[in-house]
Amino acid sequence: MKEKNLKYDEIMVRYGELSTKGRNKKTFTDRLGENVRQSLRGIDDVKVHARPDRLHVVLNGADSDVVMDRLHNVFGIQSFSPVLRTEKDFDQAAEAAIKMLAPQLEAGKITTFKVETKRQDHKFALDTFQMNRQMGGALLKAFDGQLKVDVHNPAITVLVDVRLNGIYLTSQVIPGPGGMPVGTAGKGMMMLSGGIDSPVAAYLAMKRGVSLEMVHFYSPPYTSEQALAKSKELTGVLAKYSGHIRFIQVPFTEIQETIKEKLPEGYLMTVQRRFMLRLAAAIAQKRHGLAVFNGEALGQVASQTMNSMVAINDVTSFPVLRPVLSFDKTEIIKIAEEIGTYDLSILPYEDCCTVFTPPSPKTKPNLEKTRYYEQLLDIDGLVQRALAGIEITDIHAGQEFLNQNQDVFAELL
Ligand SMILES: Nc1ncnc2c1ncn2[C@@H]1O[C@H](COP(=O)(O)OP(=O)(O)OP(=O)(O)O)[C@@H](O)[C@H]1O
Repeated sequence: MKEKNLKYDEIMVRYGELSTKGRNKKTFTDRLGENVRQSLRGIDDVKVHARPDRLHVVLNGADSDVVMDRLHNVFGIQSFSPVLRTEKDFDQAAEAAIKMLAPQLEAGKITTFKVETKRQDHKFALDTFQMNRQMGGALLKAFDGQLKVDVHNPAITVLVDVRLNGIYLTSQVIPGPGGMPVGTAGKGMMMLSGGIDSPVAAYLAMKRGVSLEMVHFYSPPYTSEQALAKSKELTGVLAKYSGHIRFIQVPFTEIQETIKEKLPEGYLMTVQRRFMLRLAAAIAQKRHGLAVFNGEALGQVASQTMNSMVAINDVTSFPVLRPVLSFDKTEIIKIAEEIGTYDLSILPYEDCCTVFTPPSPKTKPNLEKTRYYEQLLDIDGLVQRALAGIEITDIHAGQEFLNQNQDVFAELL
């Protein structure tokens, strides 16, 4: 139920798994505080205080709806509530509760409610039982004929928190996204294509606290400017959940042309993937990443069998983490829709892999043969030249790159 025109004092944020992190807790709450501050950039006057038990966003007049909209995207938040704060005085608290409930009631209709009090300040004149009764009584009196107490299944629960520094009131507990604050799990390199799966994998990695840098392989002139722009724009969508993200574009044309020219068709895919992973791992090493992430789901396509993974992983000892490994495509699509990447992912701009996909890649590539064929190439030279051609862009939440004027269908012709 929406409370129109009510000026809340602050948004109270409850921590999720964080609260179980023992001695590391402060690191986690500090990071969450920083991430919340980042997400609220541009909203004047708000102040963020990350305390051990709760995080408080003091609004100082800012619009609570705008602030809460941003909090929906900050990992590490279990739930949040818009609250009114009063001095520790029953009359003031009752007046605030009346103000809070008024916009939630409909004329001519009876709404059920209950009051639930918590007390940190045990010296306060009323205990929780007395506060529940008196506050309930004050509300019934103020909204005569519009409210009815129902302690088992109320439509509205008025939460009263008597703390040392004041009384806090709310009637809404809004679920946050859960997970861990981005940055608390270290840095990883995400192999981001323009497809459906890798943006979802990126989202899930960030949800576990990983700070990601995107590694994208592109192959001009076989892939267009728009294909590259699409991956950048996907990064802009994902940056909503983590703050700005570095986008590392790696030229892949020479490698793909060379592989296509020199190797048997059945091994094109496996060897291409080995080069991608080699490059991603080299970039991770250089940029102090701890792991490489990708969007592989077991059994989805030829290169995503366990045999293929054996043949591809062979090139690095870096952990290769696959957040969507066990998901069905329909499950991945559902998340993509929820996080806002799906519509971009299905735009038809060709990815570098699609262009060079052989008609029937091997689902069970042989590791020894893969190594043998690959040795026919100048591996180091190809890797070094690709690394030398890297370009890095810092991408902010919601930044756009696609040329809106370019006809999508022109790409298909
Ligand atoms: N051009 C690329 N740049 C960066 N990473 C890539 C690229 N192409 C593929 N990858 C990585 O390899 C994974 C498997 O790619 P593949 O094309 O086989 O599968 P997919 O299921 O279509 O994945 P996606 O939907 O993420 O494109 C991707 O999820 C991504 O992590």
